Amino acid sequence: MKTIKDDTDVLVVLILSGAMSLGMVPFLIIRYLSREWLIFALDAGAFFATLTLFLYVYVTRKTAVARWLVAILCVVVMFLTVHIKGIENLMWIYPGLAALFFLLIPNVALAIGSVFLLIVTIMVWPQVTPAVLAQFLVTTISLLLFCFAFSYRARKQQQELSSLATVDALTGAENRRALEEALLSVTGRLSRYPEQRASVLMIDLDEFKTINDTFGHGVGDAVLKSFSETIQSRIRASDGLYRFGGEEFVVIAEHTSLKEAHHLAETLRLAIEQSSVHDGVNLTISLGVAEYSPGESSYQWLGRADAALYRAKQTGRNVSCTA
Ligand SMILES: Nc1nc2c(ncn2[C@@H]2O[C@H](COP(=O)(O)OP(=O)(O)OP(=O)(O)O)[C@@H](O)[C@H]2O)c(=O)[nH]1
Repeated sequence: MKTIKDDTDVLVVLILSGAMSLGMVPFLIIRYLSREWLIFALDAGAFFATLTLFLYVYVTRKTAVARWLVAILCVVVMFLTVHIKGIENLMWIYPGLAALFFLLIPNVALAIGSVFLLIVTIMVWPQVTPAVLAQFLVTTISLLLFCFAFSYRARKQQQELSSLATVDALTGAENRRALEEALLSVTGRLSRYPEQRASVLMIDLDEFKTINDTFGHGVGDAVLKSFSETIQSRIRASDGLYRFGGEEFVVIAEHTSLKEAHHLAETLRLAIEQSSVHDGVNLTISLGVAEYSPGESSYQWLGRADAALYRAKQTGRNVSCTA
């Protein structure tokens, strides 16, 4: 499933690579007319590289590698601009440094920007007066720090928003939206690599209505929270626990066959049976387990686990059944 961040990443790379290649055109013409062949060749190389990146991202919408390549191009173009065209072109460094923070994570952008600044400072040191050098350093270092603070805050906010959108506030398990995304991603991968396996466990708390009715909703909520903590402490970090709705949960166990998933289901069932969540509450769960069958949709996969769960309930609860 596409996120707002994915869209923004694509837009940033398209704008930067597009602006860089378009911005090269007048310089290419000037270098050609003035027959400065070395600089013309360098500009032409940068033009084709940025244009290729632009077209690649436009067609594939993939940015993981392209962001790094555009960042590297930015650094190379900034360096060559100052090195070949002289220190009167120092101001090109400012947009280049800012662009790094749109392309890379804040710490990496700060590290690369700082190393680059150090190299440029050593390079221009003998050619400028101490006053100009001091101005250059104060303004570029301020720019780096402001960009770092801004992009660090934006990244934190984006992580918090993403957690709010995908985590169930009561239990800390991931929510239905995250489950749908995860199922799409797993079934997509399994259809590309049919030799890989994955299973889902559909879990339902037994007689939960009775717990609510007897002890009140506050205790019911505490039971849900404690259930989620127990399950999360028993599954692998790569397995996800998702709240499907109410007192129904799903575990996606990747690289797990039906037999292994059934073993996991029994481990979870016993862990919950033995846990003490509240005085007088003897919590048990029923589980339905299904391994992914090549070709089926995530909806069909979950449907088979749900049918197995239904059988577990019919069998008398506190049981796990396989599809
Ligand atoms: N406290 C609390 N209760 C919830 C929450 N979400 C759903 N429930 C309750 O969960 C109960 C589910 O009841 P049922 O669907 O009858 O299932 P059950 O009592 O567990 O019975 P079986 O599934 O057949 O074992 C309902 O009473 C819901 O109100 C929640 O977030 N907090």
